[in-house]
Amino acid sequence: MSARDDQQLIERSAAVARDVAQQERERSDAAIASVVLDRLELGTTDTFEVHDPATGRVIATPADHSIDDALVALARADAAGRAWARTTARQRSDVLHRAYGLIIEQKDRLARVITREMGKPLAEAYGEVQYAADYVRWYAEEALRPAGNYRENPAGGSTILTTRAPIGTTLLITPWNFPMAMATRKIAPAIAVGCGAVVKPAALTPLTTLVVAEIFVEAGVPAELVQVVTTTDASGFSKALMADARVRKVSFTGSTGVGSVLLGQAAKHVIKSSMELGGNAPLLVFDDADLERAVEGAVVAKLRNGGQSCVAANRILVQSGIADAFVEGFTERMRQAVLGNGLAEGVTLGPVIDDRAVSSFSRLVDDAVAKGADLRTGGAAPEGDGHFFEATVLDRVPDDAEIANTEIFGPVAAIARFESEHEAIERANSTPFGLASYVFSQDIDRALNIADQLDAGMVGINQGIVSNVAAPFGGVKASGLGREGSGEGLEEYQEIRFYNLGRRGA
Ligand SMILES: NC(=O)c1ccc[n+]([C@@H]2O[C@H](COP(=O)([O-])OP(=O)(O)OC[C@H]3O[C@@H](n4cnc5c(N)ncnc54)[C@H](O)[C@@H]3O)[C@@H](O)[C@H]2O)c1
Ligand SMILES: O=CCCC(=O)O
Repeated sequence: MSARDDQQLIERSAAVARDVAQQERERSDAAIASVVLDRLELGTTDTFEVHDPATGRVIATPADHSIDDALVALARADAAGRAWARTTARQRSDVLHRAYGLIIEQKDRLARVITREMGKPLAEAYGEVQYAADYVRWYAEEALRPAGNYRENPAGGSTILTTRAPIGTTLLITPWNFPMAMATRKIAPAIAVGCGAVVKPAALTPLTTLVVAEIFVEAGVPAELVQVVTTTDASGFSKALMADARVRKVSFTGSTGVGSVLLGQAAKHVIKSSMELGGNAPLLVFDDADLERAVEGAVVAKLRNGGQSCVAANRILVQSGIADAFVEGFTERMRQAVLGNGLAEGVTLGPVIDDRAVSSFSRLVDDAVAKGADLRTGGAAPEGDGHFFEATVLDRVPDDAEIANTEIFGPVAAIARFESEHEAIERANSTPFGLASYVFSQDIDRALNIADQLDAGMVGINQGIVSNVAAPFGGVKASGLGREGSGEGLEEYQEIRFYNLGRRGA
């Protein structure tokens, strides 16, 4: 081929790429335009801005509901919930099955709304849609499982029957990082057992929840059962609703600081509380780990969702015998991350949520390097629109670096080295948090023995993902209370009741 042919080829592929990007922008604009921005329809005129983190531009202005609006929403959900509690398990299950089908039908729309408001690459947004839909399908199935139990009084004379009743009206507060999965992980079990819900999404990412609520109604959920309140007054909202005795359950996912405030508010009316809070996950790589598996697992545990995940590997602790090889392989893989707008083809690392996050990564990296850490790759925030930070690897991070004691919540990996199992466990547990941990070793006895000693609700063994609909997601210590997903996640929305049947002659 001549140089001229080469040039034509380059120009043609650039034109194709521009066309694809243009089509993608149009498709995602249409998805955003399809969102109903005020599902309460109370005539609220105040609005707030939602931004695309990849461009910084405003993409929608949903209703900024007042406390009075939220109280109307609560009254509606409470009344609708009482009627819904009398439906049969089969009816509730069927509705959830229909919702699952509709979510899958509308996955293109949902994925684009997620990418535009939260930033994750489109392929990951599709992954979240499926993950979120799986909770809906799981609870459609779980709704039908026997809820009761039977036992004999050991002293004779009576039989005890237990049942599980819907707990009543629920308050569901979600974060911005998984705007769809965190919503369905709460809404689906509430619907499955027969509860009404007031849902408050994060003001950074309210749009996905509005679409999810629309789909539930389309599937046959009564319009007033799930009320989505979009508001910038998160603290006024929780203060008012948590003080209302109609709320019988709060399920919160977010930071430990806000979770503690809500627990304090829950005390007044003794509201049952599920708290899915912050993490500081250690990822332990032992000398006998399969190197390739450990590197791949660590990359997933670090870069899934751009590191903006409560279960992200926060401290990567590597035994000295494998450390150099691990750091080499891991750094190489982190360098392969393609940073850019999540809508663009080939991008594997999207923007982070806002400028505050970018500043916090820069500060953490500078502090670690000043204290002696070795910056292996990344470390910078590219100039331009949007909020981006490079995939970054810091090796030999000292224990007194701020990054070693902070939930990073971004694409920055902090590696430190250890010598013995005892040291690894001590360091892994030296945090107030206890959400996820990861262990890499080919000796399964060793991996399990170490996992037993970790202060964590979830341990990934030889893999970098712990989340699964069948798993009871949740943490210990400052990482929270209660579990989501799985059968345990359903019970969080139920109250146990028993009937003690007196039996003559028994
Ligand atoms: N354990 C989990 O399952 C899990 C999952 C995702 C995120 N998280 C944690 O969430 C944090 C990041 O999310 P975030 O920044 O959205 O957290 P956040 O606590 O700031 O916000 C979470 C939600 O709480 C609301 N909120 C904020 N202040 C409030 C107040 N005073 N009263 C009531 N509600 C209030 C927000 O509007 C949002 O809806 C991280 O710490 C992360 O680890 C935990
Ligand atoms: O950010 C925390 C939740 C992510 C997950 O469910 O895997």
